[in-house]
Amino acid sequence: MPLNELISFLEEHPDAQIVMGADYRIVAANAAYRRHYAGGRDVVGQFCYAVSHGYRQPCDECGESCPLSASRASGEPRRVLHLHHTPRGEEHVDVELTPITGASGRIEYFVERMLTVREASSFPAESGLVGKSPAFNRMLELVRRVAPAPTTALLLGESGTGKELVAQAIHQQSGRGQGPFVVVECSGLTETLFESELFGYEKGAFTGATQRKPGLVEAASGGTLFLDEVGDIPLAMQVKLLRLLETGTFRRVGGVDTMRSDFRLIAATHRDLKAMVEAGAFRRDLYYRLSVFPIPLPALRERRDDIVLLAETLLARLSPGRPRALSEAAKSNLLAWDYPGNIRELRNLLERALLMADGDTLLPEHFPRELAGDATNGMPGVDGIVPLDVAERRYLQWALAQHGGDRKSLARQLGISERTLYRKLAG
Ligand SMILES: Nc1ncnc2c1ncn2[C@@H]1O[C@H](COP(=O)(O)OP(=O)(O)OP(=O)(O)O)[C@@H](O)[C@H]1O
Repeated sequence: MPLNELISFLEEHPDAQIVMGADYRIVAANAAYRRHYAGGRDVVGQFCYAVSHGYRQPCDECGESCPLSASRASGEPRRVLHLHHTPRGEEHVDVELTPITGASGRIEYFVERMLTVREASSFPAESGLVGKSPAFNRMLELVRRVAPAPTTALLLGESGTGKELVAQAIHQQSGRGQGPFVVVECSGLTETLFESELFGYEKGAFTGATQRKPGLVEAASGGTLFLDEVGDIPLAMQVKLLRLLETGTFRRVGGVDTMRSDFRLIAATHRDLKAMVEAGAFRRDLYYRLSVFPIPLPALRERRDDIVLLAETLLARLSPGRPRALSEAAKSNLLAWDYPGNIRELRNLLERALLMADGDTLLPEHFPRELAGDATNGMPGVDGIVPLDVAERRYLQWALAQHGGDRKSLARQLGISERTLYRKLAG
């Protein structure tokens, strides 16, 4: 298609689109692009990386993936998630680039289609996912890819990394967003409880079953079933779950009828399921059924660029109607902390600080002392000069927190026995 025909074809397209040459220069921008992203600027003739990112060089020379250079190399379309400058500030944008081959058989132009991602925000928002670090964006890209498909997603991440919130985001983007989102907390459920919770029961199925009760699988029909801590499902129940996933059918406890439920499955765990399979603690067939599309969720210490953004977001959510700020010193203490409990730990620290502060600004003194110690150049957990045994104890308490309270793993890293560690901590 000649260039002028391509441009007039795209002009009234509802999605924002631009046409670029192989030299990254924008050749044309359609009406939707001009409305959403240009903010009155004339972008024709400018480089795409300058307009979208304010960069002086292409994205891949600035540490980001560049769809244009990837597409030029492969001749294939390319889709990535980028943070773009827009008239509204930085926004997550789903970018899809298609190469256009000319009569010569060579790629002559690229069409870039842009969709603003509404499920995540790069500035404090009242609800939903917040983040802008590269690790967060990589995760969001996977979320965007899997959401519209019926595929099972497996969220892998430490406790408190936001697995439930990510599952909700997938549900909302899935086309089942108007349907139910049903959470099953699998840890701590005994075999019998698991079965009756999941599949429901008939009247008289067991003592106390005074009336029929539908299960969570039934409740999720038309929507999404979120199995949290799927690694904690008892072995004997794993086979029942597998049958449900393979056939879409189940039977209530005490029932004879085979029932059907139409749900999309999202599972999550902080465990290494593969290692559990090797150890015989998790069924291999169920593992393969669940791990079609794994999404690793970064720990908070792997997305430090998001700490202040998340802290400000959580503060606004925890204290609606009364704006609270973090002092610069409090921010730098929060930035230096390692968060073994991830975002949940950050949230707890802020909740406590809100109770400790009488004014509108949260200061280092409103947070636990270990946090301040971590930001100094001295020994973490210890501020100032104190007797050696006190310093050792405080340091060990700090170090123990880094290991999520796991004495065994801390002792191993310190090269001492668990008993010695115990003694030193006891003082
Ligand atoms: N990207 C995010 N933006 C804003 N808040 C977040 C984000 N991720 C997590 N949170 C908040 O952090 C807290 C912990 O998140 P969530 O309960 O989803 O974690 P989890 O990984 O499911 O934890 P667990 O494994 O212990 O169940 C919640 O208060 C949640 O709202």
